[in-house]
Amino acid sequence: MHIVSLAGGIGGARFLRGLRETSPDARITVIGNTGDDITLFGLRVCPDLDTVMYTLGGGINEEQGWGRTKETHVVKEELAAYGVEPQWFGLGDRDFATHIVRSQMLEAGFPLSQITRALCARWQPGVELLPMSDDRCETHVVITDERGRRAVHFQEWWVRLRASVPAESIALVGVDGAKPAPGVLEAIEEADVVILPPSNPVVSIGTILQVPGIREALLPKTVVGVSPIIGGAPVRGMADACLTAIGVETTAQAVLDLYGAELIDGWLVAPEDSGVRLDGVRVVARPILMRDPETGADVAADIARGALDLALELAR
Ligand SMILES: O=c1nc2n(C[C@H](O)[C@H](O)[C@H](O)CO)c3cc(O)ccc3cc-2c(=O)[nH]1
Repeated sequence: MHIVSLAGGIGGARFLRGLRETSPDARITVIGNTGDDITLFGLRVCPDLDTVMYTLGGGINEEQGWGRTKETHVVKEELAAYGVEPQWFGLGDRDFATHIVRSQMLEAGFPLSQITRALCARWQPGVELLPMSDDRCETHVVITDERGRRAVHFQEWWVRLRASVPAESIALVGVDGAKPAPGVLEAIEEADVVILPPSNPVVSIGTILQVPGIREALLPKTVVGVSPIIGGAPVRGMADACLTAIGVETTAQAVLDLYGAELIDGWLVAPEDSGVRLDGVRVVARPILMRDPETGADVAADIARGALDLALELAR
């Protein structure tokens, strides 16, 4: 069985760990969001690809959800001592090594897809991790602050401002000329089912779907999504700020409507959202929180199993 999944950062990575656990014999191809990527300190940072790679490869800082476990921050402190900006973005020493390797390879002319494969050779995530595109596209956010109306990189809005300033619009700069990375369309074409984890529907899944050709390739496939919204609030992160920016309500219904029945065949929602409906979509209500609210145990594999079972049933 070949499963394709589109993924953002923390939530997507934890879901994928569950998916791999629940279907150890399946071939899993992950198409990762690269709209969050940024060049800092002369290095190319790909937060979502790294979060998936470290989470599935056993190197993630579990509490934080991003960056490396057993991390130290000597380089960050030294850069700060020189007054180097930005100081609001924290790269740890171990993580720096990943960025040095990636940036060296980019400088030598390798495409991001090949570099990602080289990095994954160390981490062995147990899935094939592909960037959505080898072409550089970056998410920028228009805000108005004390410096007036301006566009800032997504990371500045997300990390420095904690999405506290309303996003007036969100744009994926460079997407018009971007092509899916090698292997992306082929993986979708060959997939038995496609699963959308509860990643951010605007700046993670929505970004991947904007790469010309990806959404179109998914339309004939059986696609099952897990709602990133439970009872009117994001499962994690600040998805509500992103949805508001594009004029979409923070509800499981509105996110399903945004993706549309053309794309989605099955939609997992939490029991409190059991009233969600869309013609042509099978909606299943069941617990979808990846951590058990009582014990705190990781139950991502149960949710991934629920999504996969629904997809396999609909694909028949
Ligand atoms: O909130 C933060 N998130 C950080 N993140 C997470 C990241 O900015 C976002 O959560 C994602 O881009 C959204 O998916 C990092 C991710 C990396 O791969 C590497 C470094 C960072 C650094 C930070 C940070 O300093 N603060």
